[in-house]
Amino acid sequence: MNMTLRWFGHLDDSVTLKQIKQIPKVGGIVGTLNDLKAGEAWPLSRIRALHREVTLEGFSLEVIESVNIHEDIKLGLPSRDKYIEAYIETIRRLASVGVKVICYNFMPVFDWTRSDLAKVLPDKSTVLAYERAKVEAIDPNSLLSHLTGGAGGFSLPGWEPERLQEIVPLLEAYQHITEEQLFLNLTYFLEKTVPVAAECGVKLAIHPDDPPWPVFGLPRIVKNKSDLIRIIEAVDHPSNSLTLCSGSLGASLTNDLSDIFQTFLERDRVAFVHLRNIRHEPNGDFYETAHCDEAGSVPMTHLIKLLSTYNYQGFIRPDHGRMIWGEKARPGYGLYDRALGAMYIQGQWDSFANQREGRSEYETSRNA
Ligand SMILES: O=C(O)[C@@H](O)[C@@H](O)[C@H](O)[C@H](O)CO
Ligand SMILES: [Fe+2]
Repeated sequence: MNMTLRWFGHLDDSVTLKQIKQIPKVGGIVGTLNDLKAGEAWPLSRIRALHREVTLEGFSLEVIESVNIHEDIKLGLPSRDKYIEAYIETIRRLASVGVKVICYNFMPVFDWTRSDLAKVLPDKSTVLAYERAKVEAIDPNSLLSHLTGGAGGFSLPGWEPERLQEIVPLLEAYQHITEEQLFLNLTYFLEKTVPVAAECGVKLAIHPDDPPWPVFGLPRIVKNKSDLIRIIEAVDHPSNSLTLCSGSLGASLTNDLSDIFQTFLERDRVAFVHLRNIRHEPNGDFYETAHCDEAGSVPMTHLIKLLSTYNYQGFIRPDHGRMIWGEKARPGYGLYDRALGAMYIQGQWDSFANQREGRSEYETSRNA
């Protein structure tokens, strides 16, 4: 298992690489070029500069999240081919600096959706939350300003302000796209990109929809185990891989996370893992919590044990954390709680590894 942390770049993140360096065991940065528009090939000079910056601090840059997919690809428009060509160019350029995993999503129009970016928990930490009734009452046309208003001045992934004008015609364009059509459009994209990724040693790792059900009437096709099976079988190659995100998949009460993790670890189609805990309300709403078991509804220890059992060799990162200790940061992406999350996950991993390798007595005696 390779522990990583997501970093949005020195212009767009309150957290510095030097701070991340002080978290034990984080060896890699999950990088991005957040300012680039979906559809354009990432300039090699920018990729190299990011690589230089990250490796100078002693990290690897082997995971990129996200290379966003142009809406024309998701809509299956004739113009998709030129955007797919640009995507392929980006894959090749990222591979040239040693990138191994590209995480992306196939959600129409919006990335993750929440009704509240700073729900206050009893201990006064704040978290992202989802109330179905609130989301259903929001006019999608005003959603972006609603969210950026509460985002402390940072842009949110997938919610760049310049996309605001595009939202109305886009929502209209999706009226005619069924889940089946969207799946065919994903397959078309994978048929073109997976062979190139395979050739350059990259795994494409699709991220589940967040939340994993239709929002604003838009189709969703990465919601559950059967969707994931269908996707990996659409182009049956290890480079067509998955990001398993416990917080996204776990938001649906009908998803059995244990079964999902086991199924895809067994098939060796997990390239990247996001571990985040959430707590369900009795009505199915949810809010994010600290990473430990007791804080939420996700069986974190059990999932880490599964990763250990399968001797998971891929990348992992703590996903969204709470905002604690007065930190001001991009919602979900503060330093402190993600650092605690990384240590919780790593501690469990080490302990399972000791058990697996029969080292527990030796370790105990060393500490005595
Ligand atoms: O919840 C998050 O912040 C991330 O897990 C997603 O935004 C993820 O980066 C994208 O959906 C992947 O493209
Ligand atoms: Fe995630």
